[in-house]
Amino acid sequence: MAVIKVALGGRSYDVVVEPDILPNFAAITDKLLKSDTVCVVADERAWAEHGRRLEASLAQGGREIALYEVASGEGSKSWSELEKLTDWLLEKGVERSDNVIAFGGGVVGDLTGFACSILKRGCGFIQVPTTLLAQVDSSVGGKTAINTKAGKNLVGAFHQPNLVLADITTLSSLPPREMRAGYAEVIKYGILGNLPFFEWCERHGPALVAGDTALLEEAVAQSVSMKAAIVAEDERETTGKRALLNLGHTFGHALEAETGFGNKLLHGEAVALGMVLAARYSARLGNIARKEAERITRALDAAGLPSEISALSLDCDGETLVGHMLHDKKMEGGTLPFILLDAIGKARLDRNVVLDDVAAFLTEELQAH
Ligand SMILES: NC(=O)c1ccc[n+]([C@@H]2O[C@H](COP(=O)([O-])OP(=O)(O)OC[C@H]3O[C@@H](n4cnc5c(N)ncnc54)[C@H](O)[C@@H]3O)[C@@H](O)[C@H]2O)c1
Ligand SMILES: O=C(O)C(=O)C[C@@H](O)[C@H](O)[C@H](O)COP(=O)(O)O
Ligand SMILES: [Zn+2]
Repeated sequence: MAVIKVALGGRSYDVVVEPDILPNFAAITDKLLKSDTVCVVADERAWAEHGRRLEASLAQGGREIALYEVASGEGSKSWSELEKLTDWLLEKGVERSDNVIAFGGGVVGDLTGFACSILKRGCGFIQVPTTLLAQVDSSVGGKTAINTKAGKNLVGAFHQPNLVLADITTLSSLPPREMRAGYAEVIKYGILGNLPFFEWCERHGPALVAGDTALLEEAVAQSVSMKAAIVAEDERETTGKRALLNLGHTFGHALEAETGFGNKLLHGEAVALGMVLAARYSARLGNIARKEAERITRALDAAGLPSEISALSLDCDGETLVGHMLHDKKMEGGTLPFILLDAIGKARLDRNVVLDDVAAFLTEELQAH
C-alpha cells in the first residue's frame, strides 16, 4: 500500500493506492462522511463492475447511498450534465461540509469535482478513480472542468478533493484501449521530468498495459508521487511548473476538438499523439535530438498507442489545428507558451514559439508517412 500526501497546507489530502481497498471504504472514510446517506456520482460502467463492493462496505458501516449514474464517455463533461447533476445534489440536500463520492474515470471526476466546486459555493468530495488515467492523473491535483463548443476543459475550477482512494483492483475490468490511453499519462511523467521512470516504462510498458497488477501499482504510486510534488509547488499553474503536466496537451486538445471530443480519439490517445508532436517540434527547433524524439514514438508504439497523426486521415491542415489551440488556457497576451523538450526527462515552457511555423509543421505531419 502507498499513501501519498498532496501537501497544500489546510487543503492537504492523502492519495491511497492499494489493490482491493473498496471493502474497507466505510472504515477509511468514516470521519469524512457526515450523514447516513452518502451521495455517490458514478460512471455507469464502473458502477456495474465495482459498485457493489463500495455499497456493501457502506452498508456494513450503517450508511446507505443515493446514486447518480453518469453515462459513459466524454460527452458527459457538458453544461447539460452539469446542470442535471447540480440539481440532483441540491435535491439531495448536500451541505458544504458533506463529501460527495466521485466514482469512475476522469470524466466523472472532472464533472463531479466541478459540480462540487460550485455547489453552495463549494462542498467536499472524495475521488474514487476507476481508470488508469484517473488513478495516475485526473483524480489528483484539483483541476475540474467541462468541455464547451470552443474547446476542452474551458469552464472549470481548481477544487481539491478531501481524499483519493485508488483501488488497483478496479482496473481489472478496464477495456484494453482505455488501459493504453491511461498509460499515455503515465509515461508522460517520465518524458517531462524523470528519465529513469521513462526507461522503466520502456521496459515494462507493454506488460503494464496488459494488466500486470504489481506493475500497475508501482506505476500509479510513482505517477501520483510525481504529480503530488508538482501540484504542491504550483497548485494553480501560475509559476510554469504545473504547466509541464500539460506536455502533449496543446496539440492533443486541438486533436480532440477537431475530432469531436471522444468520437475518434480518447484523451490519452490524443495526449500520446501530442507528445510525439511536441517531441518532433522540439527536434525541428534543434532542442532535442531527432533520434531521442523517435525513442518516445517507439515507446508509445510499443504499448499500442497511436503515434502518427497522418494515420487519422483528418480533413484539415495545420492552420485549423492551430486555430483550436488559440482557445488554450495557457494563452497569455496573445501568445501561446508550448511545453517543449530539451531531452527525455527535461521539459520546459517555451514562450517564443511562432504559431505559423507550428501550423507548417503540423501540415507536414498530417501528410507524412
Ligand atoms: N483533471 C485532471 O487533472 C485531468 C487529467 C487527465 C485527464 N483528465 C480528463 O479525464 C478524462 C478522461 O478520463 P478517462 O480516461 O478516465 O475516461 P472516462 O472517464 O471516459 O473512462 C473511460 C471509459 O472507461 C469506463 N470505465 C471506467 N472505469 C471502469 C472500470 N473500472 N471498468 C470498466 N470500465 C470502466 C467508462 O465508462 C468509460 O467508457 C478526459 O475528459 C480528460 O480531459 C483530467
Ligand atoms: O493536472 C494538470 O495540471 C494537467 O495538466 C493534467 C492533464 O493531464 C489534464 O489533461 C488536464 O486536465 C489538462 O489541463 P488543462 O488545464 O489543459 O485543461
Ligand atoms: Zn491529460
